[in-house]
Amino acid sequence: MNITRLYTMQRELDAHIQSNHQLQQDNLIDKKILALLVEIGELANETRCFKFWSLKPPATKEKILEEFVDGVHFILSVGIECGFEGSKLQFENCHSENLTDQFLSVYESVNKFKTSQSFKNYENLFSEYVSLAKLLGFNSYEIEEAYIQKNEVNYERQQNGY
Ligand SMILES: O=c1ccn([C@H]2C[C@H](O)[C@@H](COP(=O)(O)O)O2)c(=O)[nH]1
Repeated sequence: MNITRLYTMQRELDAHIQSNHQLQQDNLIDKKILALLVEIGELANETRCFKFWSLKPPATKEKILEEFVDGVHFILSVGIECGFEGSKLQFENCHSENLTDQFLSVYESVNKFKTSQSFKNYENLFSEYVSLAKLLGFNSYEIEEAYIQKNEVNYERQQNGY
């Protein structure tokens, strides 16, 4: 995954969105953290991994990947807000036995980061999210392609008064 390219694309998209909504001067970190938590919930919903009361199958791989990269957008965006864009990220392999445990670990890492917005906590949050991708069966090529596609959709939405 060419993370530098993704940060550059995210920075441009964020600047475009903020200028479109006259929010260039605002600190949006808390809203972005909440947006990330919401996206993680939407992703969990599509996998249906915790719905022991239901027989319905998960959404398609394509749909789940699309939800996954919404979260990637906000993780990159939060990193940019915190000035971590140029720092070298080292992802640790921290995946749990199952999706439910991994989703809970991701939530925990976001809350830890919310309390203390250090690079270490950011790196841990990103690592937990990347580990979730592994459990979901996504490789870095698929993630990068889906990110690029969704990034474009986000521009179109701004143009169409989303
Ligand atoms: O500052 C922002 C605000 C939104 N998004 C993107 C991330 C997600 O891909 C999408 C979320 O939009 P909803 O579909 O949840 O409204 O918007 C950004 O990249 N940067």
